[in-house]
Amino acid sequence: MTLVIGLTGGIASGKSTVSAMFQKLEIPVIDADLISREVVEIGKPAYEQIISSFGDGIIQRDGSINRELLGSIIFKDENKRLQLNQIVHPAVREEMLRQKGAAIKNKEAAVVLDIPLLFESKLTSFADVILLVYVDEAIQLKRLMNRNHLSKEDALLRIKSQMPLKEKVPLADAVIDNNGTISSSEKQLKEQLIKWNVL
Ligand SMILES: Nc1ncnc2c1ncn2[C@@H]1O[C@H](COP(=O)(O)OP(=O)(O)OP(=O)(O)O)[C@@H](O)[C@H]1O
Repeated sequence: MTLVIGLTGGIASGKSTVSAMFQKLEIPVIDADLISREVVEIGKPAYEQIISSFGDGIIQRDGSINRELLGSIIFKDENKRLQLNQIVHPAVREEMLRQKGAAIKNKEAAVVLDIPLLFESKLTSFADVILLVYVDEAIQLKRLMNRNHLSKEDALLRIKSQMPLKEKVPLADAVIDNNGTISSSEKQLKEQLIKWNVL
């Protein structure tokens, strides 16, 4: 039986860091962010649909969709955001399920669904268990400011626009406390995977 692990966190909580640990353990990771970029590439079904809805203005010189422009359009317009989600989300879901099916067919011990906004996107039913990467807000703020070279105000705005990590803790099956060192988080991950009979 392949254990399907939903991996989530909040902005700069350390999800990518933990995702890399899974890859090091040779556990396949399905990356929702990566897939959401791939499904809008030239020639993919979502590509044409987005241009029909948003117009030629979002096409760049090389023919690809200007994701930054799209981002700023939907940031200001809730209807447009819903419209884009209606195109992109089903395509992402379909591809994630395809890759998940391939991992199960391959008899992998586990497969990771790396989904930043797992709870918000209501995709929890795709996973057997949910693993949350948690940090306290003060550390989250410090790491986000350092990583993205943001002022305290800008970093706080981004953190506050998401569901607080504290509220995600009771919704998860297991939590990695990433307030400490990377090796402490790696140790916690391995212990959890042993409990789940994956290692
Ligand atoms: N335990 C740790 N100790 C010190 N720095 C860490 C630790 N874990 C992660 N970091 C650093 O904190 C920043 C955020 O981590 P990471 O990019 O893994 O978060 P994320 O949850 O994937 O973020 P996002 O979803 O915003 O991309 C990175 O610069 C990373 O190197």
